[in-house]
Amino acid sequence: MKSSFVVPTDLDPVQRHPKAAKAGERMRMHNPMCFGCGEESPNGLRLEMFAGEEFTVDAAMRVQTQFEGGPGVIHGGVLSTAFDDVMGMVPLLVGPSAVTVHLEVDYIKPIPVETTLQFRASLLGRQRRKIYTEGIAHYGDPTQPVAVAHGIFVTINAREHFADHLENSQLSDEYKRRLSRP
Ligand SMILES: CCCCCCCC(=O)SCCNC(=O)CCNC(=O)[C@H](O)C(C)(C)COP(=O)(O)OP(=O)(O)OC[C@H]1O[C@@H](n2cnc3c(N)ncnc32)[C@H](O)[C@@H]1OP(=O)(O)O
Repeated sequence: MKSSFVVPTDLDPVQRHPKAAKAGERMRMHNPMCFGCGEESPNGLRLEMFAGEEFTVDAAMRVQTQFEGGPGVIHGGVLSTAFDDVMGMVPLLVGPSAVTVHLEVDYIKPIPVETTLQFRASLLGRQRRKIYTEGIAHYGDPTQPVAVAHGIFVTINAREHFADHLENSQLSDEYKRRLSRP
């Protein structure tokens, strides 16, 4: 497997955030309308995320027939979407929300529809606002990954970052009010 992803060597120390989900606990959705994990997203993936030991996040995804790309196998974009969202939960174990600035995926084996993919995302390190992560997907044997992803997420002040876009969201008015409170 080839990857150009480079994690800096001068990383900052990290600690689990005191309010982060404990190992084994389900993590809260960052947005109910999120295409990846939102419970209210009408056609979303509805991934359920679980905090793991140390700085890891686990999720499973049934590869539905509607996720087909090549005949009988998953669409690469659906897979990268799932990786983005699972890896995007890792920053919440150490601090505030973060958004993707870089995402790359190594597709190793075709992934048949009607299988269940298991994802594990891990923290590789933090440098200032940048959170370096890795994601691994398999469907049965964790030692035989079928895809591996790497991503950089940058921490944000969510209220400020989304302020100009909230009006376009399908979130309920109550939720929007909560997000726009100073
Ligand atoms: C809320 C939780 C959601 C989680 C799950 C879903 C994840 C998503 O899909 S998010 C949606 C897709 N992503 C986005 O829309 C983000 C769009 N980008 C932005 O808004 C801006 O680039 C933003 C706010 C992230 C950063 O901008 P800004 O605050 O000006 O910071 P900036 O100084 O440019 O970058 C911060 C650091 O990141 C680095 N950086 C920025 N972009 C990249 C990149 N593409 N690759 C590598 N490093 C980068 C910068 O070099 C800088 O590093 P350093 O500390 O070494 O100087």
